[in-house]
Amino acid sequence: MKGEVFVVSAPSGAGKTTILKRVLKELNNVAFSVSHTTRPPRVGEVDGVDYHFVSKGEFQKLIEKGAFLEWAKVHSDLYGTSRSAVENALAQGIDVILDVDVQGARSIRSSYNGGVYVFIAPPSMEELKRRLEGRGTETEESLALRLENARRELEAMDEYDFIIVNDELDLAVSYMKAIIMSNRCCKKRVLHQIKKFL
Ligand SMILES: Nc1nc2c(ncn2[C@@H]2O[C@H](COP(=O)(O)OP(=O)(O)O)[C@@H](O)[C@H]2O)c(=O)[nH]1
Ligand SMILES: Nc1ncnc2c1ncn2[C@@H]1O[C@H](COP(=O)(O)OP(=O)(O)O)[C@@H](O)[C@H]1O
Repeated sequence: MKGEVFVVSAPSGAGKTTILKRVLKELNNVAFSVSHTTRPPRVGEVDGVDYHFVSKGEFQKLIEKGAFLEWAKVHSDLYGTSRSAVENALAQGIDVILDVDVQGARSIRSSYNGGVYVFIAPPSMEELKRRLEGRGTETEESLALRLENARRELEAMDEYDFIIVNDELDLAVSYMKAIIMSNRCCKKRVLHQIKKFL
């Protein structure tokens, strides 16, 4: 059975990375698509694990080679999804999680036939601000830009199949796992397998 693509978006600080790290640890046969970015690494981030950290020049070369399934400017940096990494995982029957912004989700929706689209929302704007400040990764300027962009991202929520409100973390993790697990027995995905022995 071919793997499925799970496209996950959220405003910065909603808890997407925290949820996805837990899901990847707790579920089998699911991989994270490690994006390329021109953003500098944060303390604790590992090259090749959290992102492939590249220069603007290297990113531009990858665009020219057609290496990206999609890419976009988000906040003030460039981010792109590697086409080959996603295709290889899917061909091996592994589900792939794409952590992309709303522009990335739109590009994938328009070019890829399929995919499950999940939006992670914060319980409130006040809590989003608290989480971003608490994470301690942003300057005053980058915090303001992320909060401004958060409003626009929240307006795109309707475009997604599922919305998880990340209030209680354990519950949000369970919902994300349930979405992936239930898709594995989705009729459209397994019917052709059953038909083989009918
Ligand atoms: N379009 C697109 N967006 C991405 C990609 N990788 C990450 N992003 C998005 O870029 C935004 C910024 O991510 P990041 O710098 O890790 O900051 P954070 O959201 O504050 O943790 C988030 O909305 C991510 O979903 C990608 O490959 N393509
Ligand atoms: N349900 C939650 N309740 C309280 N704090 C949370 C919750 N989920 C995540 N956080 C915290 O909020 C901050 C932002 O989470 P993070 O996963 O980095 O967000 P994102 O990847 O969406 O930008 C982190 O400090 C994280 O520990």
